[in-house]
Amino acid sequence: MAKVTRRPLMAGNWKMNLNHLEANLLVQKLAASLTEKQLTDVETVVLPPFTDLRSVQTVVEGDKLLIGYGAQDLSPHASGAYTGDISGPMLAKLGCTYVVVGHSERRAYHHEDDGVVNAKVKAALTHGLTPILCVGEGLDVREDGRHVAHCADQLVAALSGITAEQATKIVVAYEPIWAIGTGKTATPDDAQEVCRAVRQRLVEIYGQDTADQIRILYGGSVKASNIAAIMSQTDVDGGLVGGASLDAEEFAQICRFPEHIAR
Ligand SMILES: O=C(CO)COP(=O)(O)O
Repeated sequence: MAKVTRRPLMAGNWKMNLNHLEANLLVQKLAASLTEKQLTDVETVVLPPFTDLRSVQTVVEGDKLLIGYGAQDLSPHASGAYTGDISGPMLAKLGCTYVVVGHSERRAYHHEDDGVVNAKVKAALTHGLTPILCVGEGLDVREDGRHVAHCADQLVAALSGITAEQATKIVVAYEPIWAIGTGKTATPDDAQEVCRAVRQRLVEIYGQDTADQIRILYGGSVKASNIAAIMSQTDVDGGLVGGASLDAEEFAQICRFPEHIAR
């Protein structure tokens, strides 16, 4: 079957790296490394730490850069006595388009369970942000051959109470935990297997039309050298890039992946 056209999305998750001065430099370098056509063909997004967002907003708006940005987490609450947390309205006010929800590092280090992830997806949508909803299995689950069911269960739990119309505004990211920061990339077939299963589950919940509109990213040791093969898979619509997004030239090369796909 022909690949349904969805605009590819490359999102750089900086994690806890780069201060606001370094952030400005990287965003400017990235924008300078890509042409207007490249930035139109492939949506290019950075996800810096909270403390960088105001600076990134200023440089993106000031220089009219065709680069999107967002945050790595948000509170499920809109405001209140939640020391240290950042709300959806605060991120929306800073011009954020995206927010990562349910990253495996937050599930592991901050004990975020499926209920919290679901509440955060709802909070993002309520405040006009596009959640990048992360699912993914650990090594033990993969070795048991339960990775597809595991990711499908995480997906279903995170989407509880979400309508089809809301679902079209979500991005899903498949990030196998064993491939994150390890240099061990899933093979293109591994990525396709789970991304296809995610799409299939979206079809079951929302129907084909809605599922066809939802972008599914792969994340886990994505580099310029492996992105083209991953992106040639039918159900992979982009990448959620960690380490490699901290280097402007490497990330720009990842965003130029269409030039490396054999025609
Ligand atoms: O967790 C990731 C992106 O969210 C992937 O990180 P790496 O690309 O560094 O493996």
